[in-house]
Parts: sequence; structure tokens; C-alpha cells
Amino acid sequence: MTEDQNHIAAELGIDPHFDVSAEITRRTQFLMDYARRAVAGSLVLGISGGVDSSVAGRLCQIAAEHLRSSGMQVRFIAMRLPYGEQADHADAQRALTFIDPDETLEIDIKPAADAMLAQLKAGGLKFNDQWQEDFLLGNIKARQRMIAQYAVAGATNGLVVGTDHAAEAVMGFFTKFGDGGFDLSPLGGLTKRRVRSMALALGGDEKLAHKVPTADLETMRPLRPDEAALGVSYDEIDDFLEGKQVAPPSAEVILQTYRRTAHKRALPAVPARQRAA
Ligand SMILES: Nc1ncnc2c1ncn2[C@@H]1O[C@H](COP(=O)(O)OP(=O)(O)OC[C@H]2O[C@@H]([n+]3cccc(C(=O)O)c3)[C@H](O)[C@@H]2O)[C@@H](O)[C@H]1O
Ligand SMILES: Nc1ncnc2c1ncn2[C@@H]1O[C@H](COP(=O)(O)OP(=O)(O)OP(=O)(O)O)[C@@H](O)[C@H]1O
Ligand SMILES: [Mg+2]
Repeated sequence: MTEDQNHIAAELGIDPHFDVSAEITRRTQFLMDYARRAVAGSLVLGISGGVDSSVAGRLCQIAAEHLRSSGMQVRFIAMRLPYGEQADHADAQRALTFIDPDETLEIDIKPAADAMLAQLKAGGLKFNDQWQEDFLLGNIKARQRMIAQYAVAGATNGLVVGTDHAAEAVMGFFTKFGDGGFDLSPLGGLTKRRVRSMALALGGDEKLAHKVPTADLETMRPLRPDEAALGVSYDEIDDFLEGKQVAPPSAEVILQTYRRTAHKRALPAVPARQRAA
């Protein structure tokens, strides 16, 4: 393990050892403890059909059931948030069957996202080209999902759950204040392969656990695999984070991306305090 790997693994909270059933218990307990302290009425999470939200959603459902059996009134609200017709909507339905949530809400984010884009253009914003416009509409979609989840949390005295984990965090591969905006994240510190092994241990099938990761934000390239955008594979990212050897060009991509995206893992910048005279 290089010094960089060591430092990043410590910053992102990656445990050197991984016991899947212990992690399921520990992370479910984390959700329960946090919800209890916050006296939360609900846990709220968007379910895409991908493995991250399937695992986080299942943990939320288990936590809500345990809390109710101890007398607390709390429910898990799964949110389907398609942008119009979702290309892999069948996978999202399978994820919901796996999670078996207390409640499901479906909100189409397309009208609101498209209206924002139209008003930006009407206000005079010019994009470099159609690719930039489509990319930025993708981030508007992610933020629209955040708005919908916070409205539901606000109405139900709830908490918004995120799906951020170490393999996305190290690459800054999320929309700032979009899917990067949440109250608590039960997958924090996990590599992608650890998330997949939790999916299997929770009773998910191979198809769900090994679904090709996609942010699916670009209208012009539906279901584009994350790995095409990242320039490295999740296996390489996981190896890097778990202290294994990674080919130098890939390690360099990971390191440079990690440095470039530091602002996404930090609180907003403010001026430093003045020095005492
Ligand atoms: N140095 C700096 N210090 C402080 N803030 C800085 C900054 N540089 C940029 N910024 C701010 O950050 C903004 C850029 O960040 P952001 O708006 O997030 O946009 P950006 O990082 O450009 O794009 C988001 C990326 O995350 C991917 N993503 C998004 C959502 C979900 C998933 C997924 O895996 O499911 C993946 C998406 O495909 C895309 O590649 C800039 O517009 C600027 O406001
Ligand atoms: N169509 C959608 N409906 C509901 N929530 C969504 C949708 N798309 C994205 N999200 C939310 O945004 C989060 C970030 O997306 P991301 O793609 O990283 O996770 P995933 O789809 O669960 O897993 P994977 O990364 O393997 O595709 C999701 O976990 C989910 O909570
Ligand atoms: Mg996805």
C-alpha cells in the first residue's frame, strides 16, 4: 500500500477487514440509532434499480421494522424518481420487490427539470454545445431528486438517506447538493465490491448485485456505464482503496481525480479566522 492509498483509505473510513454479516448489523444499527436520536418519522430514499440504493433501501426497511417493534413510529418511504420513462424501469421494480418498503412514492422529475432548463435558456444562458447542455441537465435531474426527497422528509418529519460510498467519494462521482445532499449515509466507507457482497448477503440475486453501475443522467446517452465516464474500473478503484496494487496509469487517474474533487467532500469554503494580535 502506498502512502497515498493509506491516507485516502483513512480519510474515507475504509476498514481493513470486512465481514459482510457484521457490516449489515452495524450499518442497520447506525440507521436505527440515528433515527431514534432524531425522533424521525420516516427514512426517505430514492430507488433507481441500481445496487447502491437497493442495499441502502433494504437496510432502511430492516431498520424501520426493528424500530417499530420497539415501539417507535417510523416508516421507510422508497421514492421512485424517474425522468419520464426510465430505460431500466424493470430493474427498479425488481429492486422494490427486494426492498419491500413500507411505502412507495413515484414522482416524475421530468416536468420540473425541463422547466428549469427552459427558464435558464429563456433567461439568456447559452451552452457551449448540446453535450454540455445535456450534461448540465443531468445535474439538474440529480438536484431535482434531492428537492423531491427533502419535500417528503419535510412532510413526514423524516430524514433523507444517501447512497454515497468510498468508491464514488474518492472520485467525486456525484452531483454536489444533488445525490450528494442527504442527512445520513449507511454505505459510507464501503468499496463497490463490498456493497455488492452486502446485496447478495441480504438476499438479492446476482442480477441485482452485479448490475452495471450507471448514473443514467444524460438524456443523449441513456444508461451510460459509470466506468465509461470515470476512465477506470470499479475493480481498480476498489483495489486502490483496499490497499492492493493498481497499474500506475490507473492509480494516477484515481489520485488526480481525488485531488481535483476535494471540494465535493468538504464543507463550503469560508474565510479563515483572523490571527489573534
Ligand atoms: N475548487 C472548487 N471549490 C469549490 N467548489 C467548486 C470547485 N470547483 C468546482 N466547484 C463547484 O462544483 C460544481 C461542479 O460540481 P457538480 O455540480 O457536482 O458537477 P460535476 O462534478 O461537473 O458533475 C457531476 C458528475 O458526477 C456524476 N454523477 C452525478 C450524479 C450521480 C452519479 C452517480 O454515480 O449516480 C454520478 C455525473 O455523471 C458527473 O460526471 C461547479 O459548478 C462549482 O459550482
Ligand atoms: N431514477 C431514479 N429514481 C430514484 N432515485 C434515483 C434515480 N436515479 C438515481 N437515484 C438516486 O440517486 C442515487 C445515486 O445514484 P447511483 O447511480 O450512484 O446509485 P444506484 O443507481 O443506486 O447504484 P449504481 O451506482 O450501481 O448505479 C441512487 O442511489 C438513488 O438514491
Ligand atoms: Mg445508478
